[in-house]
Amino acid sequence: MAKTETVSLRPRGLDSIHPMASLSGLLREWLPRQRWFAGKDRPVTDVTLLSMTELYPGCLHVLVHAEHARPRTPGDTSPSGDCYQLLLGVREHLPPRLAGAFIGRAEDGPLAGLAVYDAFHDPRSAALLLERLRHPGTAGPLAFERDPSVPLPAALAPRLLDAEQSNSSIVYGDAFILKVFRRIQPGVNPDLEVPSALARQGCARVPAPVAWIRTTRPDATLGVLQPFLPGASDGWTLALRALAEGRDFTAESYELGQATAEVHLALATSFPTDPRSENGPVAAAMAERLTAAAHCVPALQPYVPGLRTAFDTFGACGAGRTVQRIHGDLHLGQVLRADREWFVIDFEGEPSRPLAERRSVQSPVRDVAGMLRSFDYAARTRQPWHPEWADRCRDAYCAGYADGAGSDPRAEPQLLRAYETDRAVYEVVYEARHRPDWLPVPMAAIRRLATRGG
Ligand SMILES: Nc1ncnc2c1ncn2[C@@H]1O[C@H](COP(=O)(O)OP(=O)(O)O)[C@@H](O)[C@H]1O
Ligand SMILES: O=P(O)(O)O[C@H]1O[C@H](CO)[C@@H](O[C@H]2O[C@H](CO)[C@@H](O)[C@H](O)[C@H]2O)[C@H](O)[C@H]1O
Repeated sequence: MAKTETVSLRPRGLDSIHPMASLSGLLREWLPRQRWFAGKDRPVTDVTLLSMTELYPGCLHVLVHAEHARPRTPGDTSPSGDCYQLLLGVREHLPPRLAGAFIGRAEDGPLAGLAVYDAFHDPRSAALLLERLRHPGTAGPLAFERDPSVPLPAALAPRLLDAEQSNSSIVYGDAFILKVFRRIQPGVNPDLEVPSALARQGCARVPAPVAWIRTTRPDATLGVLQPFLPGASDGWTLALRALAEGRDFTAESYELGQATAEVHLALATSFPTDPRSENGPVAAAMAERLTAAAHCVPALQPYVPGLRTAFDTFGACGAGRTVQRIHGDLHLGQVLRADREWFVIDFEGEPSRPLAERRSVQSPVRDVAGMLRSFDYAARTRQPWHPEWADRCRDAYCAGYADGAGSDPRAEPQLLRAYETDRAVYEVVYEARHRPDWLPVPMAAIRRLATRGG
């Protein structure tokens, strides 16, 4: 039986409660270097244990809390840390194939001298996770659950995706993909909730979850297994390929607009909607995000007055359109093309936003704006810059969306400009934190949106 130690989501010092004590220092060094680590802009002051479950000897499922220095600005109420999911392997000798997964050697305590590594890279641990999902049950606070109507074959060969990701994903035999969330927040993750609801609705644009991992104290989603679309290419790769070959991408963009509209309609049927939205509070929230972003990334500051006009104009429009559940972080990397059809993945929303906000009803224009920004991103990766390539894609996408949804996002330019501006501001912060080399891409849009009004 799995040996388990659980504590509540109240962090306690690793040093006081567990032989993993000696890992606190190692993790403090290792966590901020991970692509999926959210708190890169603030030093980690402590790493404390939330729960630990031994899945098999030498393989520990761990939830930790990474503590940051206290908020730096008055009024900054952002949490002083985040919870992360880790799978830690412990071995005396690490084989060369796992060298890239090495975290460090514990210096003291019962693990002294042993090599600790990220066990999601270890095929043995990855295979074990699938076995757990095939045979639902619990291990301490962990619950492994599945849809019994979908056969899950044994012994599918695992491989960890090496994509630039906010989470970690393991592909099993090109038949299934398990996404393990790295930053964990209490509550159901929309990347399980939304695709499950859409599947019940019969929406074939979204791969339906077949199994999932939860922690039960408190309830939070830890991972989701979905069918893998073999041979699929993501929209970002396809767009860059078209650009490199000097090829038009409007037919694909039009179909992508239609697919987005189809998913929005399915979302509006699957979840409650609210027809009485007001633009004012949404515009105010956008303006607040801009202020916070300009504090974080000073390069934004000269553009704040120009950008703010987009939110003021939008806010002054008064009553808004019906709001509903949306994707929340729609861009070319979140859509896959297989058999000449578009599929939509990753309904987690913008990873840095609180879960409650990501699960709230919002304007579908937020998603449209996200995708429009993405065409601009793609065009900006090529020198010389071809703005007309992006413009054609953006127009085709909106036309396809209008065809599917019955309303054309271009008919309300002030709405589109506000949402595009809000998205570009988010991207500036995202790039500053995760990929500073990419910062000029959203900054170019910021200049355009601030000075030319869209
Ligand atoms: N069902 C799927 N079929 C094929 N590939 C997938 C599937 N789901 C995800 N992927 C691949 O995994 C990558 C990361 O998935 P995603 O859900 O976007 O993770 P993250 O939230 O970590 O960015 C995608 O860009 C895509 O290449
Ligand atoms: O990891 P996620 O897919 O959840 O999304 C985050 O990372 C994306 C980058 O990987 C980031 O997207 C930005 O860059 C894309 C090109 O790499 C571009 O297509 C998007 O339009 C642009 O927003 C996304 O913002 C972030 O949430």
